[in-house]
Amino acid sequence: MSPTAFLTESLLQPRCLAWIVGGGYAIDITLYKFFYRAVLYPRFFSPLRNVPGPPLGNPFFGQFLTILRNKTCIPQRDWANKYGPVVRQMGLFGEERLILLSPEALQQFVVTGRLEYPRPQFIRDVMGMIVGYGLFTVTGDEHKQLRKSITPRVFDSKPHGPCVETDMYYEPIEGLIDIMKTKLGADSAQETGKILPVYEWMCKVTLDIICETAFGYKSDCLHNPSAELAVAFESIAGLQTGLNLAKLIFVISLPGGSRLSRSDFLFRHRLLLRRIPGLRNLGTLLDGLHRIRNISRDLLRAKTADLSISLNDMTTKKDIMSLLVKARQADLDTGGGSDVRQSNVGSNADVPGGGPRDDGDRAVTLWLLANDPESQRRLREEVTPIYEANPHPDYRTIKSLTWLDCVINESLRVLPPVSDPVRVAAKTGYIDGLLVPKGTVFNIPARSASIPVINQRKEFWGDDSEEFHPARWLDLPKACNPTFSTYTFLSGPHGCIGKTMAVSEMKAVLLVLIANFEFAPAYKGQIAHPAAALTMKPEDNMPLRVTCVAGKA
Ligand code: HEM
Repeated sequence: MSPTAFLTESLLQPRCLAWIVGGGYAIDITLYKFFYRAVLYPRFFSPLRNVPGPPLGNPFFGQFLTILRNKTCIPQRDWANKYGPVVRQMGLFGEERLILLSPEALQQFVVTGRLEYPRPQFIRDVMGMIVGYGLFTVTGDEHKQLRKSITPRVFDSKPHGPCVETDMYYEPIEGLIDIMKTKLGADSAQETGKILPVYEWMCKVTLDIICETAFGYKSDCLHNPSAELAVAFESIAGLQTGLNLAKLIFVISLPGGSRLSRSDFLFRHRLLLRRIPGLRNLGTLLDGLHRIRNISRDLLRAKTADLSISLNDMTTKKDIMSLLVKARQADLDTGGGSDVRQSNVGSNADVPGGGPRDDGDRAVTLWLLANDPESQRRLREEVTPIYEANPHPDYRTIKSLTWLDCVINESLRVLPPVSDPVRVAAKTGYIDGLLVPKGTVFNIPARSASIPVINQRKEFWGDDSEEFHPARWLDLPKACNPTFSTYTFLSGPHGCIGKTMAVSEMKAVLLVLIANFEFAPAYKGQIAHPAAALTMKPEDNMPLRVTCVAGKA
């Protein structure tokens, strides 16, 4: 039989015909669904179709390419300014997105929204991949249980624990002071100082502090740049750009991308990915994460096996991982199941510090102080006697310093380090009178460097709301609500669990640095270059002119 006749006969078999017809229908239905979802629905049927916003754009990409080609948050800022207070914008494959600027609307879905407005799947996938699966990735009751279980055992300001055990911070901080003094050199220190890449050093000291507080692990990235953890974090930190984050979201949003992002398969083939143009960064990211996971898994094994982690001993092991291991043991011993699940303890989840969180926040505070010599001088005046009396001040002492508190609060308000959180409507409902269909994605405009909402809303903060004025915290305007007037840590059921710890660590670092050094802009006319992906990262490593404080060289 000729090949043509064979093929014809095979194709006419009933089973084969059924496949062809079925396949054809499936393709038609998929195409129709896509056409309806991405072309017809947003134009003619969506209840949001009359909400102002930029053009809908290409049905496949919406405004995704515009966001990709511009600096992070800039298109959203411009749309907010042009079309606000409610802006509609199209995401990938017909996904509708809203930017809501009214605090009343934001409050509704941030505070009440554990079930109604969870983090969307693509964000949970990205966070799961980067910081691990845990509080960031679970929703609803599972999230509620987990958070209830973890908070009192780890993140409350109780007598022992990473939030209040400031002594865990000082070894790395002292290491940094020594390195900076060596770099400045004894002679040059007094007069002109030297220009140092402040962001780079802040990242290293933060990483060392975080490894100590999160895992009880001495990473010593400050002195040993080739330490495995330092190399892994550095490779990941280097990828922290809005473009890379957008690419990752794109890959995860493709059909099957979400499942792939959670699979071991992707990790096993990470080195292969590094050879494929366009996916090279993804391979590098996976490789860095793989190394970090291996290290944290080994640490977990060691801690679980460590008999000295007794349930009643709350003093010897104060790092987050040890506390979580204890909490899990306690859950299991009381037969109540384990809310603090293996997955949380085992990965870097719930210890975002353990994830590739870079620390623009400390560098940004130094930048703001470098440009406000009076606030810097006042801070030095406050911290110097404390530091001279005891170079390792405890939590209570640090907490009692008024001007230090004002400086940190103001820095976190003006330039919040985490980029805009995202939520999705789990069901159709009204927000501030607007009917919002299920599946709509929201950007919470916390990154308010330019968006005049929340952290910089004039109604709350006054006409100088975009400026750095620590003194405003001495007498907050009446309109300010401590919970809802800044969104730096967000509030509500998904608000930051590590806020107390982050703030106390920032204060300890700043106290010691300001007692030892003076900071000034590196050159005349210098401007900040904040770039943002998951967190804020200055593009130029934030060079500042650093001088030793007289008598401290
Ligand atoms: C200045 C430093 C920090 C800032 C500005 C910050 C900010 C935030 C923000 C805005 C969120 C909400 C994100 C969203 O909903 O998409 C969040 C969540 C979270 N943060 Fe932080 N964070 C910081 C440091 C930390 C630290 C040091 C830890 C722990 C050691 C931590 C643990 C968490 C966790 C576990 C969540 C998820 C909470 C949940 O979903 O229940 N954060 N953080």
